[in-house]
Amino acid sequence: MQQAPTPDPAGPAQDTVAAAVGEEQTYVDRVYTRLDELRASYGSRLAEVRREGPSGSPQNRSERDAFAAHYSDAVARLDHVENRLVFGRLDLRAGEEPRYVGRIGMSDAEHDQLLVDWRAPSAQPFYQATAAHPGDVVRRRHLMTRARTVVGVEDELLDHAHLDADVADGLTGEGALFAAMSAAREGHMSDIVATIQAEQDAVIRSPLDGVLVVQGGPGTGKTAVALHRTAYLLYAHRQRLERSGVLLVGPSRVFLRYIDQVLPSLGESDVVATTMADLLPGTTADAPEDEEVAAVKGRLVMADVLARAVRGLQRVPEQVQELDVEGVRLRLDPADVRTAMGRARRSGLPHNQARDTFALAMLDVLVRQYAAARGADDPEERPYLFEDVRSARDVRVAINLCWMPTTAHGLLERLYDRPDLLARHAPRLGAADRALLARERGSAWTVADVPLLDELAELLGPHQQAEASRARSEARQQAAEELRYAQEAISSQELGMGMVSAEMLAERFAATGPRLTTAERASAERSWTYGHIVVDEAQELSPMAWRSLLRRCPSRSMTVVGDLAQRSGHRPARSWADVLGGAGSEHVRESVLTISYRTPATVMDAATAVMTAAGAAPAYPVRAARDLPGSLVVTRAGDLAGTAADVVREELAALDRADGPGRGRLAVLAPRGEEALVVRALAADPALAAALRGPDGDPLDARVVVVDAVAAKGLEFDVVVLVEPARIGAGGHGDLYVAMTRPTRRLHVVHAGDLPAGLR
Ligand SMILES: Nc1ncnc2c1ncn2[C@@H]1O[C@H](COP(=O)(O)OP(=O)(O)OP(=O)(O)O)[C@@H](O)[C@H]1O
Repeated sequence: MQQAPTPDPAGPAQDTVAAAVGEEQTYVDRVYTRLDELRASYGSRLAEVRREGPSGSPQNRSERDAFAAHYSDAVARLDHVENRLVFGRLDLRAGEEPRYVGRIGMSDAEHDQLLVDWRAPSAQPFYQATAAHPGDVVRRRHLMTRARTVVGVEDELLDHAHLDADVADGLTGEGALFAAMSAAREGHMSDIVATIQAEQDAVIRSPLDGVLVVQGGPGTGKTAVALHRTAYLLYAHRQRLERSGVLLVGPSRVFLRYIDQVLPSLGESDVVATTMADLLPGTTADAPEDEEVAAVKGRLVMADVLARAVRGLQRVPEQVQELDVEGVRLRLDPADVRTAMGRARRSGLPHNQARDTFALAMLDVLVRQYAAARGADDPEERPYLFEDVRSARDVRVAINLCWMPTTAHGLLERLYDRPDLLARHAPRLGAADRALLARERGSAWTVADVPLLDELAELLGPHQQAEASRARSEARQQAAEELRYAQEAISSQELGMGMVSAEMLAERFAATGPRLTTAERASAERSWTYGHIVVDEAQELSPMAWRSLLRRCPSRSMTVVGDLAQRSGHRPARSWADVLGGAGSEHVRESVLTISYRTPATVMDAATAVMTAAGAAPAYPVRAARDLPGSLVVTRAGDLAGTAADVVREELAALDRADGPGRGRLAVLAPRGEEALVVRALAADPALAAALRGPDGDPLDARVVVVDAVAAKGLEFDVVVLVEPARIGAGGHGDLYVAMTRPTRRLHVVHAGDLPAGLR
């Protein structure tokens, strides 16, 4: 049995602890028994619905699908909360029954409450009560469980007689908190629901409306808080958010996979998680790009450039043109074009849709001329005349030249590829900035292109022809996919027996159609608007990126978390108002997180000293919750990569000794472009090569990863081997600050050149 340290100053006797553990085990058993009952009940209802099979009217089928989806979601939700289901108990004044706090709310068969959902108002004292402000709480107990067994309890007595320095200092549940901070890291982030600290809880439960900016140094729990806040908001404002959904924007796909188990473990999964690069359905934007180019693309002036470029697709001819329709000469008069254009613009529709109004107005003028020339005044003839004019080649070309339909991708490619066009539409951009934007057609898209494509998509609206051809190709892909799935189903379940062909089965799948959740529908639609948006590593977003996000959130309800000091590149941001662009003019409130739960104090202080020496002292200093002996080591190398490999070998052996063989994770953080050198040196040793690969090739599951500082953003590792920090710092102080603050236990610096000032 494990006993966590307790701040109860009396220091409980071992038999008191054993009795408490025994008492809690009885209660925890009751809760798990109830969990099993609920799971079995939903499971059998699901099996029943499935047994009924696919017959019945379409309405019956759709109701059955809805029930099946509901039951299987309920089973999945109960599965996800299995681990550490019960973690807290509050003993209250006035002889009330103790209140147990857990991942979800639960009642027994008689409707008596067994467990309070951590998000419910009645659970809040578990996170907020302090000795100075105990409210009704006389004792807070943290329950430590492994699988379904209680392995320890930790009590805090919340009355003035026991006021102690640490509790007064703001940390609650120190034993449980320190155990969580010291645990070896897996490849995925864990939730912190059992040990949320008061300053974090205040952010999590902050009201839904407005833009909440959460500034916090490295390891202060911004990501954890953002995710717990998401779960809290979905709980507290379910009706408002269920239909519109919540969008979570993270810095990279690896990061999204790193956090992807947190929300399900909090009982929530219907959230759209994306990166800025993946914001536009159907667009891949992963090409690398120079910081300078991205900075130009991110400036607000680009919105003006794009609006002008779209306007430039609407052109009035300089003189009258003659058009041939079935041998009749018609006149395209600039004055008529101007009038039709005014009408189309007044419609307020996006360019491609307003084109219909323009074309109809032009056709009206031309059909009248045509009718007069043909001497046809019978109204019944009009549809035929209209068709003659509409389908005439000259007319189609002329209307297109005046009001050219186009796609966002096509127009942006033209702007980049044609300096004359860009110069015409970007008078407020200097020649040097315009030159930075130049590139050939067909170049891969970058993340900074995404907000520009989004802006254009908004201004242009869908392009019918392009949409139709995309829909056709998607339909072809889907049909092929269904056929392949049907073939697999037949062969794996021996369903065929000559009676069912794969084609028949595929048709069946297509007819039933998938039932999409809000999150699935939202992520497929560019113009979906969300009830709330959460942005992590928000210091990286450009003003144009904020525009794209604001467009998706008409209610302006956002949680924005980040750290100004961790901003990449050479353009530091002085304030959040600087970073937020258009989002800064909304109703903004700022919270600051001040304690780092990741990085030992020695490492945190070294990172701060390096920043300060570089003239970029963090505006929001951070206090580390703990220190560890030997948490900062510096090794001078002759052969940089070879020494890095030796250090990795040593550090892995140390982790093996501390946590057991194969446990604990390590990252080698190298200057950008030098990762391959290090990987080669590591891979020369078969044991290290295996540690680099991971079980199925996913870097998140590998024990050792080699990446640059930018790719490590938001992630953490037990040990970080930092290769040549001065060169990492040359890419931007923020990147070096990020790199130095990733370890939970030790930062091992390996350098051949000079160390950065502050670390020497
Ligand atoms: N209240 C807490 N209890 C236990 N662990 C915590 C708590 N708060 C944060 N942590 C842990 O501290 C680590 C850092 O948290 P997180 O990644 O959310 O910080 P961050 O502020 O987003 O960091 P960064 O800015 O460096 O990306 C994580 O392992 C997280 O689980």
